Amino acid sequence: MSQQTIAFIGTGNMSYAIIGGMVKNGFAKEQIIATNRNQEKLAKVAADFGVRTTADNIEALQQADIIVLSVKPQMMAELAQSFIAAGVDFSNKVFISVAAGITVKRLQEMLGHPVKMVRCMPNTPSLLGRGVSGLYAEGTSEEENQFIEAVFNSTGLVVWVDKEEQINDIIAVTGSSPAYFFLFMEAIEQKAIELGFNAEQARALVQQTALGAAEMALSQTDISIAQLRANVTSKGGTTHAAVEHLKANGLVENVSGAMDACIARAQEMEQEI
Ligand SMILES: NC(=O)C1=CN([C@@H]2O[C@H](COP(=O)(O)OP(=O)(O)OC[C@H]3O[C@@H](n4cnc5c(N)ncnc54)[C@H](OP(=O)(O)O)[C@@H]3O)[C@@H](O)[C@H]2O)C=CC1
Ligand SMILES: O=C(O)[C@@H]1CCC=N1
Repeated sequence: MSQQTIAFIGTGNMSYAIIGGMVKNGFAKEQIIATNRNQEKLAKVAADFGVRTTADNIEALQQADIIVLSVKPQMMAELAQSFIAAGVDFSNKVFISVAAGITVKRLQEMLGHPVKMVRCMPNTPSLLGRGVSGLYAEGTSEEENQFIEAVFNSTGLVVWVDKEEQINDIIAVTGSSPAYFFLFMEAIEQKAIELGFNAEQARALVQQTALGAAEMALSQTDISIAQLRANVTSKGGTTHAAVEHLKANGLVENVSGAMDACIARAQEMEQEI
């Protein structure tokens, strides 16, 4: 299983991050094929990671044992149709879909076969080996699951879920959530600029603080995140004033509502696509 070839069909933001994580963590470049209809994106992934690239999805489909479907959800049906039209026997290959909002059943319908299918919900910090991937499998063997787990372990933390609908929860908790943190960072950066720091300073200040806070949480798992926050918050002090303002203006409820909206959108997409 370790010599398997893995093809990424539609190498955009997400596949670029996974391939980067794999290569930096010891997967052989020769084992990885990246496709895209955009030559510039292919040139970048080849230059950055040295993996095999092609604009021909069918060539990649033929050569690979494991096919990662990584186009936007709305483009998946057309892609699957092109696989069927090419007349390649892919019934024994293992497919991994990273697409949000398309069920295994629907993917199998699109491909016209009950193929072995893994749903994976990764996130972009995979590029740095700091990703989280939720995995759900149907029809795969233990050996295949172990290989797929090793692929995503090379990009960060892996969690298997027993029920497919939990993939939507993973989207809300880890797939989409880097964007929530970035939004928070953007807001602090913007305010720092308004306070008179230049753009370079504002960026440096916010990224260093976010990194420091994340590293404190990572390195002190015996201390709850709430306690880490309390440790910054002097009684009657400045942080207390800021945190109380955030709470009074519904930050906690807002985050919860945002995550519900994320899950609801994934469920809606399951009906649309
Ligand atoms: N970005 C994220 O944080 C996450 C994304 N995902 C999932 O990953 C998938 C990809 O998302 P993302 O990487 O952000 O999207 P991107 O648009 O960045 O990547 C998809 C790439 O595939 C190309 N493409 C589209 N159709 C074809 C085709 N038929 N053949 C070859 N290449 C094609 C696109 O080209 P073009 O640029 O010309 O459109 C694009 O470059 C989605 O299904 C999304 O749900 C999952 C978890 C996190
Ligand atoms: O926004 C999206 O739909 C994708 C899935 C998770 C992150 N990006």
